[in-house]
Amino acid sequence: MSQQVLVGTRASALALTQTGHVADALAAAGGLAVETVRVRTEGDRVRASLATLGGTGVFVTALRDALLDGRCDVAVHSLKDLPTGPADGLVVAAVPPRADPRDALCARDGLTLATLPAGARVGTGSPRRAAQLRAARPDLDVVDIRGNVGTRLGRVRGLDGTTVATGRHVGPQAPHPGVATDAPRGDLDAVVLAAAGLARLGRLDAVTELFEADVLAPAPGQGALAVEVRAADAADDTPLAAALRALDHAPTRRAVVAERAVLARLEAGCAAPIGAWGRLDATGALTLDAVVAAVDGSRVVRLGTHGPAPDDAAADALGRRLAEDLLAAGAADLAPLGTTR
Ligand SMILES: NCc1[nH]cc(CCC(=O)O)c1CC(=O)O
Repeated sequence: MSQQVLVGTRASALALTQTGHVADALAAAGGLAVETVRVRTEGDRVRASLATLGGTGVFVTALRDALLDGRCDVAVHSLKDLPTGPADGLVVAAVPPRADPRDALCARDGLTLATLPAGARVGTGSPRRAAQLRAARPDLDVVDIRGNVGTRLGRVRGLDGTTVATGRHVGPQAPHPGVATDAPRGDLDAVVLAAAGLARLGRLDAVTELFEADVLAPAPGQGALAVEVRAADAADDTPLAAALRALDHAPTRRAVVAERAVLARLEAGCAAPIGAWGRLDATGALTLDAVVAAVDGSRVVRLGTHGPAPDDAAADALGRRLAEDLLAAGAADLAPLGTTR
């Protein structure tokens, strides 16, 4: 008889696709009867801006509770939403191969960061994105927005399904499932979203520019998933434990360990204006770029490092050293570090 496995997920379209991929991969490993169960999180319930929600873990706590009390056996998180601290009784048993970690501009009329007109309204709920956008283009009007990917895209004029000239709807206007219908539509010139989320939802068509880390460094862990289970289940000699080991991708894990070490050493969470991007080359060397920015964009500290990272501990040490260098360069004067746990 195959082992029964309940995979918990948030109910957003993005979470459902991400969980679907993991559930399929676990099922393909064999010996598992995989089912998904939906869990509502504080991040879905509360409409306040991400900046005011502040603390880490708004998207994560409910899934962890569901794991701990047995409503599910596996939780799939966006790694960038996962607090850096360990969770009692739980382990990240697999980090699957990463998607594109970059942020993407989704603008009307094919506009890019360089060609957006002065004063253009650009939506993001992320202090990290807002800070780097303002640093690159101080004239932009950065607008704080919330909502899932479909809702955010719908706020961009020309991407909202209305014609620019008349504002009249073209074609049937049934929004994608889960898109809030009360949000304003077409009131922005652009939004910034993770390329990985857009790719998973089949909306890369909306992307007008992909940002390299020297312009808009991604969030630590962006584009990667974390597959979390009860610690005992990862250690077991079971079909589930074997499937999780097969799903884990060591180069991705090592890169995100380094990125998250920067965040941990700076005592910051996923709502802090901090970016980090690590990648491993074929020789096992890790290149790591990081940024700390003042949210108003007035000051930015960018630093990079490169070194051997034969294992996760070495990657963690590399990330912590880069964080020390950021602190030495004045990072603590820019951002409210040590307050966003
Ligand atoms: N904070 C929400 C969130 N968490 C993960 C992603 C995208 C997917 C990923 O980074 O893996 C998003 C949406 C976004 O930032 O555009």
